[in-house]
Order: sequence, then C-alpha cells, then structure tokens
Amino acid sequence: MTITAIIVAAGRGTRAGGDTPKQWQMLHGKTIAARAMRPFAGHPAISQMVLVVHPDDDPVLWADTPAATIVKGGATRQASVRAGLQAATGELVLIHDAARPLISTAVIDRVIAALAHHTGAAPAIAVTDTLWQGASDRVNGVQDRTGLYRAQTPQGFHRAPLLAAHLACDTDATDDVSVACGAGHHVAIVAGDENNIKITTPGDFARAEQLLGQTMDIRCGNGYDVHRFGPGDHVWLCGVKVPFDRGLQGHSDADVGMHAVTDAIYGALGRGDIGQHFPPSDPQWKGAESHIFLTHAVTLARDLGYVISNVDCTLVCEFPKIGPHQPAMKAALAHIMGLDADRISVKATTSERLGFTGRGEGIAAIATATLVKP
Ligand SMILES: Nc1ccn([C@@H]2O[C@H](COP(=O)(O)OP(=O)(O)OP(=O)(O)O)[C@@H](O)[C@H]2O)c(=O)n1
Ligand SMILES: C[C@](O)(CO)[C@H](O)COP(=O)(O)O
Repeated sequence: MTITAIIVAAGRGTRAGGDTPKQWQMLHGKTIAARAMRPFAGHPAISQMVLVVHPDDDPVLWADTPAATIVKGGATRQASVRAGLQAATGELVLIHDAARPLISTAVIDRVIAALAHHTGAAPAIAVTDTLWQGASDRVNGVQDRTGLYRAQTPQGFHRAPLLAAHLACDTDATDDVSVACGAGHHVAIVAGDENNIKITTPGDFARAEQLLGQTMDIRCGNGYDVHRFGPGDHVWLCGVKVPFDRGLQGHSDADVGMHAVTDAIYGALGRGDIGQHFPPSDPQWKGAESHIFLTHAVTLARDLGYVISNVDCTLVCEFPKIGPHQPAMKAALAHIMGLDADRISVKATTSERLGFTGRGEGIAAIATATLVKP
C-alpha cells in the first residue's frame, strides 16, 4: 500500500520559548523538523512527504528539510493535520510531530506493520511512575496508572477513515488517535521509544542534544577493485585523466580508484556494490564515466541520513607515478562528493614488484569510507 508521511510543523512552540518556533531551532547543525523528517524521507515504503507549516513562517526555515509537498496549517494541531490529510495521496498516512526529532526507523516500521491488521496504530509507552492528582503544589489524590500510556507519534492510519473522522470531529483533540477513537475506530498500540521525546519545554532542547550524541551512528566500509592494463594512451584514476602508454580495461571507464571509493560507501551503508547497482550485463553502462557511480552512492548515503566524514583510497601500482596527480585526484573526488578536500585522502604504493601489480599487469585500489548519521 502507498504511504504518505505528514509532518506537522505549524505550531508556535509557546511552551518551549525562543525567538523561532521550536521545530525550526537547530539541533546538532540541523533544524529539529529536518531531523524529524529524515527517517521518513529515507524510508523505502514511504512514497510521499507532506510538510505542514505555519502561514506566517518564512520558507527559508525549511530550506534544510527533505523534499516535501508544503501545505499551510491551521490554528490548532487538528486543523494542521486535516490540511495535511487533504494533500496526502497515500492509502496509509503516518502523522508525525515535527517536534519529535529522534524518531527511529524501528518505531516507524512497527507502526506500518500494525496497519496491515488495524485501521490505526500508534507508538506509546506504559506509564510506570505513580500518578498524583494535585493543586497548588499539594498532592490531593493518587491516580490508578493501570492501563495508562504516554502517546507518541508517528500515528498511522488508513487515510480515508481518518480523513472522514477529522471532518466529522468538532472537538479539539491533541492527537489523531483521539480523533480516530472518537469515530469508533480501533487503534493498536505498538512499542514506543523513550528517546522519541517531544520538544515541549526549554529543558527538552538540552535533553535532545544529549540523546542525539548517544544515538550517533558511525559506520565504516571498505572497497577493493582491480583493472588490467590494455591498449591505450591514458588511464582514469580518481577522476583524473593520467597520460600513460597503456589504458585500463573495463566495462566502464575503469577508474579503479573511484570504484573502490564507491564500493566503500555502499559497504558502509550495507547496500551492495557497484555491480549490483550498475550491472556490467547492462549495455547502458558500457564506457560509463565512473562519477555516475560515485554520485549515486553519495546520494544514497545522504538520502539515508548519513554524512560522509572521510574517505581514504590507496592505489597499488608500479606505474604510472601517482604523486604528481594526487592533489588533482583529491580535488576531483571532493567535487563529485561535495566534501572538503581535507576529508579525502589519495595515496599510492608499489607492491615491491610482487604479484600482478608488481609485474605491471594492472592497477589495484583499496578504499575505506566513514559515514556518520548524527
Ligand atoms: N496549530 C498547530 C499546532 C501544533 N502543530 C504541530 O503539532 C506538533 C505537536 O504540538 P505541540 O508540541 O503542542 O506544538 P506547539 O503547538 O507548537 O507547542 P505549544 O503548545 O507549546 O505552543 C508540533 O510539531 C507542532 O508544530 C501544528 O502543526 N499546528
Ligand atoms: C500528538 C502528541 O505528540 C502525542 O503525544 C501530543 O498529543 C501533542 O500535543 P500536546 O498538547 O503537546 O500533548
């Protein structure tokens, strides 16, 4: 079934304070809303993103968010959700607070899975603290906590019944589960996540910063490639055309260094290798320039929420001499990958005349890449 993620970001964040509404404040270099959207934008089952914004807010605020259909929200959360639902096209919808930047793919997956059997499903955590009733700083009763949950988002629904429930609802509900239950729909509870906090009060910004530091995902991948020499008058290495009395043979331009870097990125992501994404059996890749492959891997990393921290590539050959071309190779890779050149290393070594590289039969390359999801 097709799925739309609706991110509601039209609130004013009065309890959180600050000059800018909370969802547009920065958290580790990105807006809170951009962080809230990213796991949805990178999710393979989600085909449409809808971002609901306040009519008075400047579009520059959502410049760093993933691509989405932009919709103007209303004076209440419920009105904002309704606007989002009217722009949604998916058979299923996942409604998420822009103010919950630490949402995980695991929670999203649990909600989607439950929608196979239920009209609605939402994450929650059972209340474990004793609950008091109180007034004027005095306890005047204890509330039974049995069967009480703290509701989170994303709250998922089959779109048509939820839209009908919203259009028929004339009370102001704080979430969509209330609207659906009010219309008589069954909503399943799935396991929430203690880290999936909502930024609500000023202290929540520091809490989110701390949690984000703990949840940082650092990945390392390696890539290895070999191409044999054949007739020619140049070789392509790390995006640079190096004059030589032979060429490298391959289905593409045989840029062995760029292939190793590309495979290192795919490896860190756990997403196969060049041959899987660009099969040699497919004639459209014959003679292809290798920056196509590298750009694909870099884009995939970005779409999955990773920042490439650095890459290190070693070329193994007796000749041609790599040293004079190293700065140009770093610059070429940096340009293609959109990175600072100081995050890229290109080195070279001989194999002391041993093996196929030592006999001058071809060039080997090995690369590592470090990817970080902050
Ligand atoms: N008219 C509104 C009100 C809320 N929201 C969104 O609903 C989510 C959860 O609401 P809440 O935490 O209550 O946000 P605010 O209404 O902004 O906060 P406050 O009540 O402190 O002003 C937030 O992502 C908020 O931007 C919205 O899209 N439209
Ligand atoms: C939707 C919600 O985040 C679920 O916990 C919540 O209901 C939003 O409204 P609130 O007024 O900030 O509780």
